[in-house]
Amino acid sequence: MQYDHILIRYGEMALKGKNIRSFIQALQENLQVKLKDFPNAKVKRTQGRMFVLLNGHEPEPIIEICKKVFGIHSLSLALKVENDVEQIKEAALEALKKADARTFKVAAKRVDKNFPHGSLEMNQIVGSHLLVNTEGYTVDVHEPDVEIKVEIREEATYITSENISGAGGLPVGTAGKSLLLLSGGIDSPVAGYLAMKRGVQLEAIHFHSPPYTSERARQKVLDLTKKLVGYGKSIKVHIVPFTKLQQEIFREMPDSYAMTIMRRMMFRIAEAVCEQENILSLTTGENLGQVASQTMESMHAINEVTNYPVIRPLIAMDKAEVVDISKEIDTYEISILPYEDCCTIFVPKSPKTRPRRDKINALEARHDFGPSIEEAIAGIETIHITAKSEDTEFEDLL
Ligand SMILES: Nc1ncnc2c1ncn2[C@@H]1O[C@H](COP(=O)(O)OP(=O)(O)OP(=O)(O)O)[C@@H](O)[C@H]1O
Repeated sequence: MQYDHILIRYGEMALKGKNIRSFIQALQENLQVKLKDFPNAKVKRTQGRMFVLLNGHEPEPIIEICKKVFGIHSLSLALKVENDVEQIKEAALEALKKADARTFKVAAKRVDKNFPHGSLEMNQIVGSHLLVNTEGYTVDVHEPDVEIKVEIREEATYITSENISGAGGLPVGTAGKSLLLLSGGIDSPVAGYLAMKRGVQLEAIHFHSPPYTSERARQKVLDLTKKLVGYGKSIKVHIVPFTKLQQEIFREMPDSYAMTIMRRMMFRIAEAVCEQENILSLTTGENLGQVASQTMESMHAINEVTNYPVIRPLIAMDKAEVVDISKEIDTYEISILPYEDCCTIFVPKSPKTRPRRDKINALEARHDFGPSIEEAIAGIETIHITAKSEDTEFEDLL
């Protein structure tokens, strides 16, 4: 008897009241799309459960994919049998033999009230069958090596042993769209990942300043996006040619305010992209107090130029926590590659840590940045990153 199903549990979603149907539908669709390289694998739903039918595929690579799909709380390989006591006993024995365990516990759950034996009775029936037909195993109801779960549902009975943790969160796409301001650094990819975890579908925008920033810096951002795509759907990346506007800011504005004004320009351009793409919010990797440009005053000054909600998932995190997540999602090694970013090459000597809105508005009124903003927007290049987009071999580039 081979494991032929993966049982999917979707914890938090059960709490979502009226939205539950659309959330489940989104999870099913996201999962099916992720499994497109496994043509026989089918995602099916029954009342309260979702399954991947393996139909002959090896389970391991499919489990690895399921572990990255938001909205899944946990998953298990399952044996499916009819609601028949003999079949259930045999399948449970098979599951126990496949597990690496010495002690076990049976946890039966009767959902189908037409089934003649209750949950407690089934624990005893199956438990004694396992003890009689094996050697060296004992029952431990408190801390067993393995818990053999027997779920008796209306359509069939599912037997599982190992419980594998899922990525949690909510299915991508159920919380609308946001435009991620994606630099090549450590923080913004983590911010994007956390937004996706709350069900947000992302597009990304990157400000690029050739020739001061290289082709490699740009490719780095595309490679970071590809890592994020692993957790959701394909992502459109909008690359903004930022050189001219940036030079103009540093030429026309006092050095100490240039950084804040540059950030305001980024928000203005990002908002224009949101309007074009029908996106309702921005997401950034900003974090209170990490660097001079991220004080409360600075955020107040930058935020003035947009009415769009700005999602800042990292706002209260320590750097170490952000680094841990970036390692977990495999963006860290790409982020630390030493390619220059547009913000790091035009670093003012003494940026204002407490910029004031009135002062900035007066400064910006002195020069018409309009034409350069329009030119930057007109020059945007949009690249579609999918799971199949090519990675860069960094060894070759270094
Ligand atoms: N070149 C860029 N293109 C797009 N967004 C950017 C760019 N530079 C900065 N940002 C956005 O502004 C945020 C703050 O940038 P800053 O350089 O101050 O912080 P950071 O903590 O170093 O962030 P990161 O690690 O993401 O670069 C970034 O997290 C990102 O969302």
